[in-house]
Amino acid sequence: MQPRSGIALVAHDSCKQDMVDWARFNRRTLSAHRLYATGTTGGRLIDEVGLSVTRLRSGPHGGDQQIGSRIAEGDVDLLIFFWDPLTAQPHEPDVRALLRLAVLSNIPVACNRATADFVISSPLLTGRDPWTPELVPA
Ligand SMILES: O=C(CO)COP(=O)(O)O
Repeated sequence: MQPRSGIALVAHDSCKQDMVDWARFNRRTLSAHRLYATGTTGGRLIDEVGLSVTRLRSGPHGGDQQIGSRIAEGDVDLLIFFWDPLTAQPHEPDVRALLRLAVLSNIPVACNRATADFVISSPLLTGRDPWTPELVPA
């Protein structure tokens, strides 16, 4: 993964506040990368977090497929997808296709905050050398 990796951010409606909170907490790291998002998720990340995001169509209107296409083109190196396990989605085939393509392409996929926390703190994304201890003020 390169310093300016492509990161796709997608959240279903019940998970959007979680995504906004998580992105706000990780704003500095995220802002060092190329960000892509589906329409409504992207709108909230722009308006509420102040991130610069390439905003694609809303998920049910082809946004998931557009993210999949970016993965296939090699533009997206990491997918953060907070999908809702309790609600049926009208565009379920698109959701499955996106997750399938991400796995097929062997990119990291985080489907909940715990996994997203692991991934975002990777030295591959933060650019920090894992072997150099942090400087702790005395
Ligand atoms: O539906 C989605 C993912 O499947 C997300 O789309 P929105 O960000 O437009 O709500």
